Amino acid sequence: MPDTAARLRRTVGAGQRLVVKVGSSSLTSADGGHLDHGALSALVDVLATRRAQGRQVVLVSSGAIAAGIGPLGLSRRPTDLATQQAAASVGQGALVAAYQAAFSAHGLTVGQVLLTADDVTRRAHYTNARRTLERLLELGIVPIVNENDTVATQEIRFGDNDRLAALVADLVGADALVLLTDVDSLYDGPPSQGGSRRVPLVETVADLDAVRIGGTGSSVGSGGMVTKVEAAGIAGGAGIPTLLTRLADVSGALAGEDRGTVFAPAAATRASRKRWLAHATTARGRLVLDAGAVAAVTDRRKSLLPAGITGVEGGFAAGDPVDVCAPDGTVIARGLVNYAASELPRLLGKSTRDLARDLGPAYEREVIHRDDLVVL
Ligand SMILES: Nc1ncnc2c1ncn2[C@@H]1O[C@H](COP(=O)(O)OP(=O)(O)O)[C@@H](O)[C@H]1O
Ligand SMILES: N[C@@H](CCC(=O)OP(=O)(O)O)C(=O)O
Repeated sequence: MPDTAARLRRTVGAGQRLVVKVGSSSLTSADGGHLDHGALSALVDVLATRRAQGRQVVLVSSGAIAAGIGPLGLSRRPTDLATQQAAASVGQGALVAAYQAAFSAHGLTVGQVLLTADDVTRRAHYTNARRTLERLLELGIVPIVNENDTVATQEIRFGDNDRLAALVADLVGADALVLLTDVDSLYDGPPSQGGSRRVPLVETVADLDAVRIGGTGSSVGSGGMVTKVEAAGIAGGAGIPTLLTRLADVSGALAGEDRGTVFAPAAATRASRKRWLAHATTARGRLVLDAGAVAAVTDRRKSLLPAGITGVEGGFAAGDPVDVCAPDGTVIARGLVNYAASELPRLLGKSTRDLARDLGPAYEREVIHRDDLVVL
């Protein structure tokens, strides 16, 4: 319904605290190797206007790798991790220096925040990152967040910043997430294919059934529309609406004009800890269950006990996130496991009472407590 889109756009525009994510493709020159200073200062103008209205913004900016391509004398975005990290190391400095100059022209100060996936997956780090961002906002600073590309390894990196932006929006309790890219909105098919129509509103996931979502359309972007739609889903699960559009249209959209795509927040949200578990963690292994345990975990929301586990994969430690799978291997839940992978095989198929009797009271504990388990 068009009214819903207009109402949601007004909600986003009226938000006191926005997380705004800008992609590499919006910040780099057509050859993809240099920062587009005109685009960067146009973005800063929009954000500075919000700050002048007394509102807060957290900027999640990609572009470090793209900004490092030219200075390193490369002809295109590197594909190997080591050169990407070198490019990010060179480019991140250039990126933040450019933001610093552009924001200071508006009398604003920026603070660089580089996060790894671990910083939003390990609970203690997560709380610490939240405290830092809160304090920066209290002090009137514009935090500029990016992934800490120079230290992130292939297995643990986010790679694109869309999911990171959604997690940051949840972390700081943003009123809305704004994703800025090089297309004006979501289309019902990749815009390069022609004939695709604009999708102004995504109210529920069912609205996406008729949408063909593709990868990146540029030589510098990484996630394409897939990761943006996922990010909108993560933000929506935290009760946060998302506006997706391009830089040229964002002021209009925030003022309520019919631009871009708005994604409605989910009607029911999970508790923060469960959201964190579902979206911010990377599984370090898998537990395969029998059919009875699948029903206990999914339908009756019980804790997972050793008796219902038939297989253990991976080299996880106690406390690590693991995927919980049905007998056919489908992932049905994620949880924080109470035992290391090496401890589990001898416990499988046994009741907690037998384990406590044979091995001692420490073995009476669940494999995953229901509070540490989120059904997907
Ligand atoms: N259904 C779709 N609607 C809009 N854009 C799409 C769609 N499917 C794929 N895309 C592509 O996604 C691109 C944006 O993603 P990406 O290049 O990763 O940008 P960014 O650098 O902003 O993260 C668009 O340029 C477009 O070519
Ligand atoms: N952290 C990386 C982000 C990589 C990237 O291309 O992301 P995006 O343009 O948002 O798809 C960088 O700053 O280059």
